[in-house]
Amino acid sequence: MSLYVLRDVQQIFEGRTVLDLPELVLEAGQSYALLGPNGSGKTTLLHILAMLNAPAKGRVFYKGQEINWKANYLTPIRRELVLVDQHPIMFSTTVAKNVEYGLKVRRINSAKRRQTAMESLERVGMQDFAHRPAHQLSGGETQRVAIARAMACSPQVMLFDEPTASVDVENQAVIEKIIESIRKEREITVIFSTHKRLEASRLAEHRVFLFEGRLTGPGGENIVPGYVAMKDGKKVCVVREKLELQVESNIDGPCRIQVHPEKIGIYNKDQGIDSEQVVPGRVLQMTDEGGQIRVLLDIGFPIRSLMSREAIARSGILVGDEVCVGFEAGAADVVSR
Ligand SMILES: Nc1ncnc2c1ncn2[C@@H]1O[C@H](COP(=O)(O)OP(=O)(O)OP(=O)(O)O)[C@@H](O)[C@H]1O
Repeated sequence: MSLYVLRDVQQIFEGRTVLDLPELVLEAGQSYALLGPNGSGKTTLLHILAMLNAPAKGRVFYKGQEINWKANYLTPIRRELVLVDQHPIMFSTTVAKNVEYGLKVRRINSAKRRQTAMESLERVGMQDFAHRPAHQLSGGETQRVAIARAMACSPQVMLFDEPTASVDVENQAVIEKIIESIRKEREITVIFSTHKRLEASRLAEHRVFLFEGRLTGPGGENIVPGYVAMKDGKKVCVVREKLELQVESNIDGPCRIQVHPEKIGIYNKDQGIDSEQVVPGRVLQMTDEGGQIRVLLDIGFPIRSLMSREAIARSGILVGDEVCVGFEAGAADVVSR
């Protein structure tokens, strides 16, 4: 059973869709990096995964149970999840009391609280700061104490919002080591957002790429440079002066788009074609992928189509043929600037 399953989840702020995830599945005991530029929806997604905000639309399943977003129902689940904010807020008391806070809420007795808090502080190398006022800590130290505070609650899932974004280089390395050690325990699922691809590869088994609230590939198939502009009241992306594909995007100007192979059809010149746009091309290669044929095409630049074996057989197309290449509506998504 998967830890999280999100289906058709959308978050909408002030009428704007900032997150749009047809499906996202996250497994227990794994580590995930959420990657994407500013405003791509990483924090919004973390807040849903931490059960702090309900999505505007869609369904969220946690350990196979659908979340109904009522406070009473959420309380026990929220105790399994902790989110460490990018700018954690400390109470104006000692470091140790801050770390004990979550345990106090859970009505753990004071001796046990103190012991757990000290153990957690030791794990982040902040035990010598236990009796200092939390407000005197630097940004990096605050982040470490916030991690200790989260760990003290023995969560099953730890979520971090840009854990190393606002800290100095030294603390950055320390925090990465702490996350690494949490990850190695394997019982805890770690999900963190970051801008840093290297950090993501160092710390996470899986990477989830977001752009404008949508999931995108890491550098997947058919990613080509283009230029987004308005045309006849619609947003189109012009690709190498050969293609003009309609896109849904908030950005204008240069970008990279992904053209989905299953939305590219190839036809011989006598076939009727029902596509948004058709360009001439030539078949360079065909590879059988268990019932589906991946076709490498030259349309002035290389692009790959994925078609059923039946459709290829029907068209009678062979390698080397001059063909018509059709792009269905929704064939392209902007994936980065
Ligand atoms: N409460 C809110 N009200 C209105 N808009 C919001 C709200 N929270 C987030 N947004 C918008 O939603 C979009 C996604 O924001 P989010 O903070 O999730 O992105 P992010 O990837 O975490 O960015 P960053 O890397 O800058 O933290 C942004 O355009 C942001 O302005």
